[in-house]
Amino acid sequence: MQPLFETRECRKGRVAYSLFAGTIMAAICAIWLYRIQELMSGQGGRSWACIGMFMAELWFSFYWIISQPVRFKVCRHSTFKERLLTREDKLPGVDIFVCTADPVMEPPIMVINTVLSAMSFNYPPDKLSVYLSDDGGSQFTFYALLEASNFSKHCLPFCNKFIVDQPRNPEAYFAQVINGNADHLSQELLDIKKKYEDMKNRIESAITKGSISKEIRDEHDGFSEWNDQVTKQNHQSIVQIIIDGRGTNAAEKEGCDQLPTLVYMAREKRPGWPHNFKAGAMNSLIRVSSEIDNGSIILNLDCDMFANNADSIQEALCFFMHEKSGHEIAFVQHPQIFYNTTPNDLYSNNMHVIVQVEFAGTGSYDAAMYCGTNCFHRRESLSGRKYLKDYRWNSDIEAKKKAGKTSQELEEASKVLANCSYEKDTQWGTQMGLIYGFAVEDVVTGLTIQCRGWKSVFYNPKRAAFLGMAPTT
Ligand SMILES: O=c1ccn([C@@H]2O[C@H](COP(=O)(O)OP(=O)(O)O[C@H]3O[C@H](CO)[C@@H](O)[C@H](O)[C@H]3O)[C@@H](O)[C@H]2O)c(=O)[nH]1
Ligand SMILES: [Mn+2]
Repeated sequence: MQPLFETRECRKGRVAYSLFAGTIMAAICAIWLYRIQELMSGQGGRSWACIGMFMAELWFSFYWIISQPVRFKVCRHSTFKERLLTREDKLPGVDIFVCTADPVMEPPIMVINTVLSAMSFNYPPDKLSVYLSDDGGSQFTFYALLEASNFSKHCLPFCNKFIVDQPRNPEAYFAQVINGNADHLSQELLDIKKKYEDMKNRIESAITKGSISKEIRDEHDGFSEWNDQVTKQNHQSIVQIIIDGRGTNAAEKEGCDQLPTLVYMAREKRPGWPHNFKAGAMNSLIRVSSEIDNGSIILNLDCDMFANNADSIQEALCFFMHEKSGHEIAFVQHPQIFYNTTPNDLYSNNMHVIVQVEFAGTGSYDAAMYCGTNCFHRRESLSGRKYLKDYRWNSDIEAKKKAGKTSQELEEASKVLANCSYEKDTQWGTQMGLIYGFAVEDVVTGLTIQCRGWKSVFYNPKRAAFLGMAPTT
């Protein structure tokens, strides 16, 4: 079978870099010689200040030397997603996790733009589920997600019909298209834009008013979860399956295409129980999604990172489904690229050298770092499984648990999994799921997965797979 991806070593600039690296190495050797001579001569070189300087220089030398193999072996992957068509019957279920924590700092309208971009991936909707974890436990975020689910019935068919290579985040798409030539705007585009703007106004006016009207609350039972006692830090688990993607769903009944499953989750929060920030949210999502869909691939997106390429799932699968080495790969990390950087990227948000040299270089050794958002994971390795030589991926493992259960039954069963006490005396946060106790839970989790024998890929496609919003001050 033809391979699903290929890897090329980048040799551009190698000679210039070798010259540069040579001069640094010569300077390092000269410093060592100088320090050793000073130490031997018994003069000022033995003072604590000089010894301290020497230690710092040795540390730099060590860092510099071990970083050279990475910088001298920068590779780039390309994928052949058309070849996946021959393996289509085996496409795995994909669960997308979007995390948000605060409805003020992360406005619900931005969050649902990310959710909509994730729902509109070019992937069979019955194999795709999008989960929103709301650590803010906010009814406004829930309301915005309900609005997004209604809007998706119009927006997804529109995307499939008209949007080829633009972002499928409505806000970014309209900004890009409308800024172009307004004369060519079709009626469909104007209609969908109007629907989007009406939705945005409804959400923003509810937030400004600080309450959700009775008519809206009556439209969905889910609002009954919010009462006067519910605060951000003190509330029960809330799981609401807003769109149940099984079989014929509401959209199809209304004559639209089938939609992916859409779930809202706010894990339980109680004073005195550690919530472990994003790592805690992710672990609850792993469990809740395993009850509902159990897709064998998980994609995590921060709420300010939207999908910019509808084919990114297929591209990532080219690594996981690669016949020769796919079963060894635990995760495929994409870089964080920002669309709103200042001219010349003054604050270096896009971290060009780190992304294009260091991340790509570590990726060449099958050891890409896990950097939180924009990462596709194999569910098994993220959940704590060790890699064993005879491991082969069985994409049929998606349990058919949900078959025969109603949405309400699934919701009730999953709420328990998002309770504070669920993790007590378990290996969650130490051996299973994302690792707790670190500010950079992603990096530590990635290293833990690699220590269990798995490999990882850094994939930086020409067209950015995800785009985010960067701080510009
Ligand atoms: O209690 C929390 C705190 C944060 N988040 C979410 O986690 C994401 C990342 O948090 P943020 O404060 O924006 O951190 P950043 O420094 O911007 O994020 C980078 O660094 C983090 C820690 O290394 C990674 O988890 C992220 O994916 C990566 O983008 C956001 O979507 C938040 O909504 C939660 O869900 N619950
Ligand atoms: Mn962030």
